[in-house]
Amino acid sequence: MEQVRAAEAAAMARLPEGTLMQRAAHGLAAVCGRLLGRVYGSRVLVLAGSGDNGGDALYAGALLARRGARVRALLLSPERVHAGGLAALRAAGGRVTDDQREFAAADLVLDGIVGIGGRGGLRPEAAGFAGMARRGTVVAVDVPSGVVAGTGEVAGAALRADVTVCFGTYKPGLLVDPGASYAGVVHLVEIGIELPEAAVTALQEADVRRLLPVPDVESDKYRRGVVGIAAGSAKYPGAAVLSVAGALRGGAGLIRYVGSAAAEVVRRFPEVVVSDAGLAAAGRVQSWVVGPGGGDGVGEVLDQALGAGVPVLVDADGLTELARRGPVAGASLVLTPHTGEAARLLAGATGQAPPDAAGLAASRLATARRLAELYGATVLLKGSTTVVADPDGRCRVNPTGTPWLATAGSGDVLAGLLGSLLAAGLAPFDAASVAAYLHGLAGRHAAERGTPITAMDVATAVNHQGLGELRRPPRDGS
Ligand SMILES: NC(=O)C1=CN([C@@H]2O[C@H](COP(=O)(O)OP(=O)(O)OC[C@H]3O[C@@H](n4cnc5c(N)ncnc54)[C@H](OP(=O)(O)O)[C@@H]3O)[C@@H](O)[C@H]2O)[C@@H](O)CC1
Ligand SMILES: Nc1ncnc2c1ncn2[C@@H]1O[C@H](COP(=O)(O)OP(=O)(O)O)[C@@H](O)[C@H]1O
Ligand SMILES: [K+]
Repeated sequence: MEQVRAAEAAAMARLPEGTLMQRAAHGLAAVCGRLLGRVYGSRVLVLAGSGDNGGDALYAGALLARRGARVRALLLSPERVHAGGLAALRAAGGRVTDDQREFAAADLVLDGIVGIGGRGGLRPEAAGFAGMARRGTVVAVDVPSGVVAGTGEVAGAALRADVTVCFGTYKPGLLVDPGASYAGVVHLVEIGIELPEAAVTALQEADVRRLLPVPDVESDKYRRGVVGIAAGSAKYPGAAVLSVAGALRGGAGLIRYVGSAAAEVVRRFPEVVVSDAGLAAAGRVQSWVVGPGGGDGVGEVLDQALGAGVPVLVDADGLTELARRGPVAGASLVLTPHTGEAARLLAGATGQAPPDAAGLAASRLATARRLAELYGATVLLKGSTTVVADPDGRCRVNPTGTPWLATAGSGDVLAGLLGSLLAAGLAPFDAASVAAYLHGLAGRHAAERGTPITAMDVATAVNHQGLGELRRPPRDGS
């Protein structure tokens, strides 16, 4: 959020005073007008905190009052309210109220309690609104009050919004759970600030198009990438089949499978080269995927993969083994933990007791970054919002996905897909973010009818027509 403040300060220095706030308020009022349909005669409540976030809300309230809305403002700290905003509201016919029943009576509530300047959990005078019954639409100004704009963490209570209108840039807290689940539909209002590349970004379709490998006339199966999959065990042969299914859809030219589920794999996918003589005898690969359904024998396999001199993706049982070893030097590593595995990895690296997995889920960016730093690895943290952190400090939030992906084996598909992109030569950070993007889209496609999906449905959907389009360069070459 420091970057947002710096960009706002730079823009403010160029522009007449109050310009940015006026742009924000006009954009906000326009969205509210569309949500209300008929502004004239509607009841609007402005919840105004003591900072500029409250100022935005009051100016927008004034604009709605000028269009005939009955606007009331509830001031959280009346003695420190944004004076210009309140004067504008009053001049437009709005009034101050201290009647909290307005909250439930309003057609639309503007949450201008606190924006990017929020510190700690909502204070008691504000927290009460979080649990209050409502009838109308709640519109968060810039960020739902109580959500930490920079991280998506929620310390205590937060106001749940139906719509969030944010200014200048999407704040990470609107994209990363748990914050994202408070934001509702997010609208961006451009206010004319120029931001440097953000510390947290999300891949757009055009980025995925640019990154996805497409074979050309020079290609052969080896140049397209050979991925080695060491997965599955007597207890979990299916994990081998599912990782291979994911890898086949990722675009590698050849897949080598090592492990005890070779017969199952070939029965399902005759194109796979299999070996049960161990990883060292498998032949050359450009990446290894180690761990899905790996069972007890995975430790030795992991050590061999780490010494193979190619990028190694470690998942599932492989992560449990890695946590036992702690950070290892020398290999290019991608780790794909869910929060339970992340807890074990943190414990393995710090020598402390594993932290509570729920707490890690509530601070996803911080968790992924910390693991990336501790292990010197690219970390893809799975769950309701997938985040990818690189040891160089970059972070991406995955914009696709669906809760239907929370089905047994879908993580195995992701591991194979990601391994395939690594073998094709994508840098670990790109491979992980593109894999999460495709996996999330495939999950959405498979779940289009709103009925449960299987992990194999997800693998199959990676190649559906719409996703195939991502591999066709656009005509304009962009
Ligand atoms: N800068 C610009 O050009 C533009 C900025 N814009 C807008 O300004 C917003 C940022 O405004 P800001 O910096 O004034 O901070 P803001 O979010 O209102 O919060 C500070 C106030 O909240 C209070 N407070 C803090 N924590 C709290 C808590 N837990 N629970 C309750 N209260 C809490 C804190 O009180 P204090 O700690 O001082 O007692 C202080 O008074 C930004 O999000 C966007 O909407 C747009 O207009 C575009 C142009
Ligand atoms: N609530 C959720 N919303 C969206 N995606 C989810 C949710 N829960 C899990 N996922 C996704 O489902 C997949 C599950 O992977 P994983 O936990 O490894 O399961 P498994 O080991 O059974 O394959 C991951 O891609 C994860 O990001
Ligand atoms: K707010």
